[in-house]
Amino acid sequence: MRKFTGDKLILASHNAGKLREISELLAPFGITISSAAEHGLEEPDETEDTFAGNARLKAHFAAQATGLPALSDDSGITVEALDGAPGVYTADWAETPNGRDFPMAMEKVWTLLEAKRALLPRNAAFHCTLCLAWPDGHDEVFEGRVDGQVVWPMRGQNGFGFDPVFLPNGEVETFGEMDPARKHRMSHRTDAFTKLVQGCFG
Ligand SMILES: O=P(O)(O)OP(=O)(O)OP(=O)(O)OC[C@H]1O[C@@H](n2cnc3c(O)ncnc32)[C@H](O)[C@@H]1O
Ligand SMILES: [Mg+2]
Repeated sequence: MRKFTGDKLILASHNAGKLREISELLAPFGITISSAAEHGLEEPDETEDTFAGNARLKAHFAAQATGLPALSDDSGITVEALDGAPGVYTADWAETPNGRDFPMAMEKVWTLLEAKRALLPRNAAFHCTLCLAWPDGHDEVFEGRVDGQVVWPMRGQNGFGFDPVFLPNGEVETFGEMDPARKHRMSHRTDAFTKLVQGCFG
């Protein structure tokens, strides 16, 4: 496993919610971070059908373009009664001609579950795959998850994406209602990040 020894890191994501969370997780490490957008990078097409595949694609794209190590995050929600959908396509389910509409995507998930008369609880998991890639083509990949259920109606204004309908196991608040610090204690992103720290920052 390769250690991260530099002092600069590109965050290869265009998602403001992820950038906020990953910046908070990286804060103790004294690394100078900058986002893909600050480097004027385009969003590469996410053509792979796995979280790891798309995470690698995004991290290598940014590392090659900038000559600096890059950290990407590919994530999404899998719903058991929908055979794992939307999964890798979580962001795609929110696409409209006028940009992403997550309330619409969450409603689509709930409508499909209702149509199937899916049993309660409607088990789901958030997944996060982090990829740290270096400009010489080397990479390290870490996967995290948190289990819970999809609930309806949407609850809370915190977080981003599918947070208002995700109730983690053993909790009473959705990720959308939860204080961000509490989400950090249990999230799929934190799970993957802990493994990244053990592997590359230890
Ligand atoms: O690819 P980048 O630029 O990083 O940003 P993205 O938003 O397109 O990200 P993904 O391709 O990984 O799509 C994953 C989607 O899953 C959702 N998602 C991921 N993590 C989440 C979290 O912690 N809370 C709520 N939704 C999340 C979120 O809406 C994302 O848009
Ligand atoms: Mg994306």
